[in-house]
Amino acid sequence: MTTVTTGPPDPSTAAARLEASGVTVRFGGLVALEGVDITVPAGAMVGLVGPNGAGKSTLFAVLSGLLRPDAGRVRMGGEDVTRASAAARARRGLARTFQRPELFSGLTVREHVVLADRVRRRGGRILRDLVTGGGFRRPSAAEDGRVAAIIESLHLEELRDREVSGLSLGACRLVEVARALATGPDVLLLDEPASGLDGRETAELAATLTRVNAEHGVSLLLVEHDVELVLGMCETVNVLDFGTVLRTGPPEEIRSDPAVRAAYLGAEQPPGTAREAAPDTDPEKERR
Ligand SMILES: Nc1ncnc2c1ncn2[C@@H]1O[C@H](COP(=O)(O)OP(=O)(O)OP(=O)(O)O)[C@@H](O)[C@H]1O
Repeated sequence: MTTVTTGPPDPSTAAARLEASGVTVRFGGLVALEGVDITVPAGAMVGLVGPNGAGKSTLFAVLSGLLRPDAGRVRMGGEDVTRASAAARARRGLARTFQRPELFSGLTVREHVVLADRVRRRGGRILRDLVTGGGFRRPSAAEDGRVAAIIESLHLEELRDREVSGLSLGACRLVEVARALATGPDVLLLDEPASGLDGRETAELAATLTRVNAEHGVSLLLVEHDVELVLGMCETVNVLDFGTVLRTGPPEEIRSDPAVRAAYLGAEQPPGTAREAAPDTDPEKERR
């Protein structure tokens, strides 16, 4: 008799949703990353922290497909995507948010989610609408249902019909998460989602992301300056320092690790301290 197993995949045996192995990136003579390994299993919440200049943004760019590593591999679900573009990775189930939300100021919250849902389900139809004058067609009942469910799961109902240009930074971050979810991702990369938020907004964001992970089964990789947020949310935390992975482990181990403390003390920012996001001096960084 055949045994049928149900339930979520066992992360110890299933291929990781996203995995970097041996990733090295050099900028001229500067080694920004050297032999970095990081794994995001199915359904997991994984954190990536490290002092300023540790290599977090560089690794984010490698994982999202904006930067080719000099050595090493990136895999999604076991498949090599090292040479795949950001768009190709998105089609395979990778979504991301931006440190400075990248939204369309004239569209409402709901319209953002509708558009993302359409891109996922009927990509070509959107182009046809544009050339035939179809414009922003009224959502179908099925679209309405899917979009309403996502808006509800992020508790954005009250803001549903507001244009995003008038929303707070915290709300815009949630709209980005909602839009990302509408594309049906396996993995969501979050680029410093708490930067610029106050304590209350950060706590709300943490609760929302935890719920999104549980309800939608999407794996999260949180790249963040706010170490306390990451230690409070993620089951596995990776600490980068000078371009290498200093430690990978559960929050309680990371919190008490002398090497991690030393790395942060060297930067005068011990773990548990919400680090100020350094001003981004290079707006082109993401487009390298
Ligand atoms: N385009 C670039 N050209 C040259 N060096 C770069 C470039 N981008 C990053 N670097 C260098 O690579 C190293 C890692 O930078 P990266 O921005 O990835 O670190 P980070 O951990 O994200 O830092 P922060 O927390 O300050 O944002 C740093 O020494 C940085 O100066």
